[in-house]
Amino acid sequence: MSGTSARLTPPADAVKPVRHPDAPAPGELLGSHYEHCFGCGGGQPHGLHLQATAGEGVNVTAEFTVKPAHQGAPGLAHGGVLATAMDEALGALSWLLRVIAVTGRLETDYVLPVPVDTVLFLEAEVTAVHGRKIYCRATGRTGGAEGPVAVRAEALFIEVKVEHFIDNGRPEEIQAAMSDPDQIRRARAFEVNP
Ligand SMILES: CCCCCCCCCC(=O)SCCNC(=O)CCNC(=O)[C@H](O)C(C)(C)COP(=O)(O)OP(=O)(O)OC[C@H]1O[C@@H](n2cnc3c(N)ncnc32)[C@H](O)[C@@H]1OP(=O)(O)O
Repeated sequence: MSGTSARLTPPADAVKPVRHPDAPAPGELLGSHYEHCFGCGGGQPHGLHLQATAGEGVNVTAEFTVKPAHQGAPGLAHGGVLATAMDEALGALSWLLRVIAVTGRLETDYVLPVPVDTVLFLEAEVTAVHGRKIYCRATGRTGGAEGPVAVRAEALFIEVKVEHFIDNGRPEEIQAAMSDPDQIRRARAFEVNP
């Protein structure tokens, strides 16, 4: 049983997404956008450590292994953690559009329970773009990339400027990030898109 809210339905004049000419090549590992990101950073011991790979279109694949720290019910993944995995995979689509975007809306269908130690095979794609609004969807499958769908999500990401983070983030982390040349390089990479 699933349904999509009207706010996740692209308007009639939305356009097809365009893979940026400087997007990472298909098969390229995208890497973490921020060391302390709960979704993809290596600096979060209980984080998801999601590693996404660029697809051939405006899509990515990723794998997420459910760890004991990710439980909700005994031996099963917490639904919020699974939503985080979907959010992170969807967020990684920004690399292919080369824009900075944040989640505005995320709807998740939980189709099957996901036990600890499961490897969730994630696939996310942009379906349409309308101005700053990026419409996208993702699936998480068990048992392999062609396995049964355990989680499904649709989302609307909104393009923002880097000031979104500078103006709203806690000063300690912002200052640390701004003094990290790698972090600046990653942020600049997204500023080329007019
Ligand atoms: C390589 C990088 C990888 C990054 C991976 C990150 C993965 C994780 C991603 C996240 O989890 S990001 C963190 C969670 N999200 C947030 O914290 C965002 C908090 N919300 C905001 O900061 C603002 O609400 C937001 C920037 C999303 C929008 O505010 P704005 O003032 O910039 O835009 P505005 O409100 O004018 O809305 C612009 C358009 O988007 C629409 N919109 C905004 N929020 C919406 C919403 N929630 N649902 C539906 N539509 C929405 C809005 O209706 C409007 O449509 P129209 O242009 O057609 O008028």
